[in-house]
Amino acid sequence: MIEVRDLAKHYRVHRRQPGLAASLRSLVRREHVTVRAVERVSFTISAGEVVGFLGPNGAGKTTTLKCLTGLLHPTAGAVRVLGHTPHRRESAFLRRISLVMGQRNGLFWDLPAADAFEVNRAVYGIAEGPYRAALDELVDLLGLAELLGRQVRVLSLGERMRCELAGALLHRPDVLFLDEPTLGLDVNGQAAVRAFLRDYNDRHGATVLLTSHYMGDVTALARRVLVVDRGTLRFDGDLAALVEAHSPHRLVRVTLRAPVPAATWAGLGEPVTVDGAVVTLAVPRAETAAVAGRLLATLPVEDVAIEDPPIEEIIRAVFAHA
Ligand SMILES: Nc1ncnc2c1ncn2[C@@H]1O[C@H](COP(=O)(O)OP(=O)(O)OP(=O)(O)O)[C@@H](O)[C@H]1O
Repeated sequence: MIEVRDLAKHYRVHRRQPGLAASLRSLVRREHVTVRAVERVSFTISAGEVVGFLGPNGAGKTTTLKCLTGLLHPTAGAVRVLGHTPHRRESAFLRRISLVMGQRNGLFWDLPAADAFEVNRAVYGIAEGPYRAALDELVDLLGLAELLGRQVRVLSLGERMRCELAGALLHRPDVLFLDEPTLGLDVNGQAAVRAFLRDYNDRHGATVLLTSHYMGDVTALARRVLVVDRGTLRFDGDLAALVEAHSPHRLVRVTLRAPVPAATWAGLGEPVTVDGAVVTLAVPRAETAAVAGRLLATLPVEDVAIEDPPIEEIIRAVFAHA
């Protein structure tokens, strides 16, 4: 479905030193540097998979998505999506994919949403029947009924994002590339987009590659993650395996009926936070069940909860090892 082999994308950029003299000099003698945005990245994604694409700012995520959608011509390597070479931008390819970028507008700004959708219908040449069916479904799933008559430019960010998703899915793409689809949305907006994407994928089984800085998006939608840093792939596998490999500890949060002396925790775990009678211990992963059992047996426990450290922390650990 998606095959990427040794993908590289380098940008040649003009380097300018600060200052007027340097600016004048650069008019006659230009200095260039090569930015290796993506360097020998390989992965394959099967039909119907939802994959999270993670990495810090500037890691090369957007550049990779642009190579996969044909907006950029790779410097080296081979990319195949649905059997097509993306940068050829064949219409048979473009009709089967969609790219949604959280920070860009895909819909006509000055038109009411319903008319902006009509433009997409014309662009993709969608027949009346399938168009109606797709639109009705998307209006229902995304709660767009009240927004259809409003100009795209007056919509709130969350409303516009829901319309962007509808516009991108009217032609029922088989592969969906999402670049920060919840960027800037409040908690409710993020939840609505996540719920929609999950629901939509259950119904249609689209293949999805998703970048996001909100780990909630990734944990809610993707089982598998690709982690990139400075243009190279650092991890490709299950999110659960990533957590296990890079977080030797789990957090055991114990709520007691009354506070206990600090010495109590010796041999059980490392107290991370102590808030009166609520204590969070970092406990080696393999010992969590035994420690929870000892806590329950020996202390006046009201509640015990076991969880993994926040995924942000785990990703930081991946980069620290890299
Ligand atoms: N058109 C361009 N010309 C020159 N350099 C570029 C261009 N586009 C991106 N870069 C550089 O390539 C690198 C990778 O950028 P890219 O946008 O792919 O990262 P990203 O992982 O998507 O980051 P973010 O999370 O901040 O969106 C960065 O160093 C960036 O400055």
